[in-house]
Amino acid sequence: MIQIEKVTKTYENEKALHGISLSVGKGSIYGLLGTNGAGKTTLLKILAGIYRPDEGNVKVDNQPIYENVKLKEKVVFISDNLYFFPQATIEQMAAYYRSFYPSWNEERYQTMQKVFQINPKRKLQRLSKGMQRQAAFWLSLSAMPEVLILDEPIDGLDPVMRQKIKNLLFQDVADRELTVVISSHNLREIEDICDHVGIMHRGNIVVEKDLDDLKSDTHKIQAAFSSEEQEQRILEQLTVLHQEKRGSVLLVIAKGQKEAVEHIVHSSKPLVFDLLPLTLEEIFIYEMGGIGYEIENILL
Ligand SMILES: Nc1ncnc2c1ncn2[C@@H]1O[C@H](COP(=O)(O)OP(=O)(O)OP(=O)(O)O)[C@@H](O)[C@H]1O
Repeated sequence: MIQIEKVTKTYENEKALHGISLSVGKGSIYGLLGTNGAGKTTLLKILAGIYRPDEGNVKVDNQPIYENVKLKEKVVFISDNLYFFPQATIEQMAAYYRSFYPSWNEERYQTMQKVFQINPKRKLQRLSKGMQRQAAFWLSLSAMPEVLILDEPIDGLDPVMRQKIKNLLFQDVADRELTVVISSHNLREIEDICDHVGIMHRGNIVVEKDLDDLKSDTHKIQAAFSSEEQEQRILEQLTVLHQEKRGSVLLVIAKGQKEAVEHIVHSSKPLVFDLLPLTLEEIFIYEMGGIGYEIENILL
């Protein structure tokens, strides 16, 4: 659905993107994480067709997005700095969206008032920041886009509203294969929502992964053995990302399929053995440790 190929962007003298490539399949939710100033907003604005890349290609449905009005009718971008017409009410903004997006769904717009519970006659600029975000989702989801681009969208919302919006997104992904690209500073939030994750740092994507693969392929092992030799034998057979000793217990983060890892550890008859789940944050910390990035500074 989305192909980004070797995209670069320089502002005045500052290179914001250094040849980014990534692709997002139809019906996927792609999470973009990264440090402040990594280039996330720049990349999302290029993907939305707002900025032209200096080099490289950005295609949605195999067509270039920049200056492609027809294609932009299928793409909605919710910016971190929301923009509404001055003095406009929700109703007036809805009239604009209705005229711009041919796929606008009036019934959905009316039904979603029950979810958001904001009077559509209210002026947007007089709403709280969180309510303005809700209104942006209300309008955007009523436009029934094929691609939804979200720049830190959830951060100002209360926990109940976050959950409601996540559910609406999941419903659209499941029912009509909506494709979502979402940037955030919150790895736990991304972990709940996305099936793919990319981490940006200084204009590059430094790690990109499918979350299911990642989770089924990395394990935390706690084990104790009767001798140092046995312990050493295990460590030699496993693909170890990290290891440490806590008293007599060995803690290992290892890559590989669960059954294979279990088989290796059991073959040395451990005195104690537990295979524990890892959080996404832990996986990235260990993966990135190998590449030499200080992931703790990248993930907030
Ligand atoms: N309009 C602009 N003019 C000049 N430089 C810009 C402009 N917009 C962004 N930059 C620079 O480009 C780089 C990437 O910025 P961008 O806003 O894309 O990062 P980000 O990953 O979204 O950051 P954050 O997480 O802080 O929102 C930064 O160094 C920033 O200073």
